[in-house]
Amino acid sequence: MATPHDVATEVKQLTERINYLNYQYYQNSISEVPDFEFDMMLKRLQELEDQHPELRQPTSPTQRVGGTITKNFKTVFHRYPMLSLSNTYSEEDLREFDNRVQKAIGHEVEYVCEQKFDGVAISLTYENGILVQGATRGDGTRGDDITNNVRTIRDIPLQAHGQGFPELFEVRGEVFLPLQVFEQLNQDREENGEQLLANPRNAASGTLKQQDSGIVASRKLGCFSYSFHSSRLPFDSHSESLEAIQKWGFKVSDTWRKCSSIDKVLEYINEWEEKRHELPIATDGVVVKVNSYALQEELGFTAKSPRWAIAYKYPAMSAATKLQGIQYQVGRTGAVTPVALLEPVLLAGTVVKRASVHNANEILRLDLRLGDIVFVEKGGEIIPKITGVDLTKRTAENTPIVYPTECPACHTPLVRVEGEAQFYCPNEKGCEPQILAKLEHFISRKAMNVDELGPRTLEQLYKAGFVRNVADLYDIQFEQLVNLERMGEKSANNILNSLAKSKETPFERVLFALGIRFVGSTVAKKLAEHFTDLAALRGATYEELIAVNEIGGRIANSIIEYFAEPDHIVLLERLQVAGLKFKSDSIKPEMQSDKLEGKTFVISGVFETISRDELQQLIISHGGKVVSSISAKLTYLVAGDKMGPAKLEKATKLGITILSEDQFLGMIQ
Ligand SMILES: NC(=O)c1ccc[n+]([C@@H]2O[C@H](COP(=O)([O-])OP(=O)(O)OC[C@H]3O[C@@H](n4cnc5c(N)ncnc54)[C@H](O)[C@@H]3O)[C@@H](O)[C@H]2O)c1
Ligand SMILES: [Zn+2]
Repeated sequence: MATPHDVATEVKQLTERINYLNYQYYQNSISEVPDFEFDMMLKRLQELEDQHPELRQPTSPTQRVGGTITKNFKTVFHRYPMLSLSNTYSEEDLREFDNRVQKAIGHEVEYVCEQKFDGVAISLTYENGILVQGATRGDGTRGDDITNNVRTIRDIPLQAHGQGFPELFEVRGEVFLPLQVFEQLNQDREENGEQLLANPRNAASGTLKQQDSGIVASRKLGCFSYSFHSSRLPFDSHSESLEAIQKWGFKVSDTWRKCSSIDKVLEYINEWEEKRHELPIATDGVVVKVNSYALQEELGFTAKSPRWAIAYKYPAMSAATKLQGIQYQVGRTGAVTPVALLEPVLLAGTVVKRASVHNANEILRLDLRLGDIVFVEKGGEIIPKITGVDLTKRTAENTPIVYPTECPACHTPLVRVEGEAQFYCPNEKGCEPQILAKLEHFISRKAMNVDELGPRTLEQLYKAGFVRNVADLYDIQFEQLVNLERMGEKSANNILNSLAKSKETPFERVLFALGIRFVGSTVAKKLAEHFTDLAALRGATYEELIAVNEIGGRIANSIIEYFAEPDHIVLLERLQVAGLKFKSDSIKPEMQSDKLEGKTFVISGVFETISRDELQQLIISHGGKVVSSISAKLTYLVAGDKMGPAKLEKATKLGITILSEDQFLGMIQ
């Protein structure tokens, strides 16, 4: 029997742990433990608090919705609190829920069953049928105003259709990332050497919190609406509301069903256990709601959730199998990723032979050993992952996994960047899989799109010693190609033409093709728009880089490191000579005056009233010239906020006139 002291400690530890996991989940969109584990911790805490109410901490997660608001968006108050749902994993609990409802109401009630979509809750406010606000759930009372992002979602009508809706109403729904989009997004990330998104829910929530609604629009989020709120309800039941909002233009999933009893509810749950995997979106259970509004009101709410609804969660799809080995793959950035090789096992309808382990930390955290019986789980994500080890099955023969200290391909000692989980092979110029992956990335469709050149030919060219880096591609000779095995004259010519054509690729895609770590296609586009040419990007300071929307310290450092490498500079010069575009094709602005004729400008830092691009356009349209580096011949340095100190010092030393934003604007008045 536990002493009171033990219980107090457990309550305290559970509270802290759950609060931390909530923070990670809602604030950072990270699931550190499987949902089931989280739910069991919360259930345990609830039980302990029920037995010892005096131990309930004021910050207990049993009393509050887990989310928080952020500083990045305007905070808005919800008219009706946005609550959580109590959840269960068993039929028994579900019957108990029904008993509680019947006891309170006095008779059997009708339920509505819906899929529990695994996305992010959203509240949509309409005034006179016009969408005026979209907000996240936040802490349940206050949420983030993300109206601009919400407006980019096609499933959400900007204006309600037809008539019959009250002057002021709110529709709630779940914003989600379709599985297909999620898969594509992760494929891109893998190509870019970026960390993969854990599941579609995290991806959807990360997307909704973007500051740039252009990015949100490009992600193709969907939204299923599932509830209606107003002080003047035009109907009596939840099912009528679903029919009505669908008519008004909201997207309602047609998977819902009215169930006349708890047995019918269980039928629905069983029916959908397998079928739900055919839906284009991830789901993790079924939401059961009392249909009648009057009865809902009678049942009321707890501090955290309605008493008239419950979520039934399907157990996670998992299987146990033997860990046969670990394979180490070298990606194009040199990152070495472990992949678990499993004894084939059937999991959610597919045979699984491999599972992702992410990185060395994960091997340590799970304490994986060769020959272990491991649990493999498949959630919303496509690639299954190892979630734990069956320690009861471990024998002395299960040997610890020794993470390699050298590259499996070229035997160079691996390095680890401080603070990062990943190990890298630094042999950029001699590690075959790394070089081939870089070349493949360079010619890929989203990069230079050299569609006639395939991975097999690349490998042949590499093995023959003709191509060692991307610049070599543009030096390939016809003779070199035709002499390759199984290569005809026609194909050789096609490849050369395709390479020549690739020189027309716009700057932003050339930048992406270079394969700078963390510079994926979206980031490359941002950088190309902002700096407009390679020289300016190369000269940019850390401060100037992070001043660009969406560019953080990690990306900035990677860019600076890239340009600091002399080999890269040689490579870039060769590519430039080959004729690749290192400048954005900007439309020449219309001339407004010749006030700045003969004057040269360097732009540095960020500005209050205009963007750097606008500033650049202004200089050109008034006859001036924008250059990227400070020299004695320079006329003016236009200095904004966060300008690099080195630039300032150089300009001062050379006696160059430094202009503030206001002073510059005054010049062209
Ligand atoms: N793994 C972790 O570290 C971790 C941490 C925190 C929370 N979680 C998970 O998150 C859950 C808690 O989150 P919660 O409080 O948002 O509760 P919940 O997600 O279990 O239920 C409430 C939410 O369900 C959603 N929903 C989906 N379909 C719906 C429908 N048809 N009708 C009504 N609502 C629908 C809504 O967004 C609503 O806000 C827990 O179950 C837990 O598993 C996990
Ligand atoms: Zn290597």
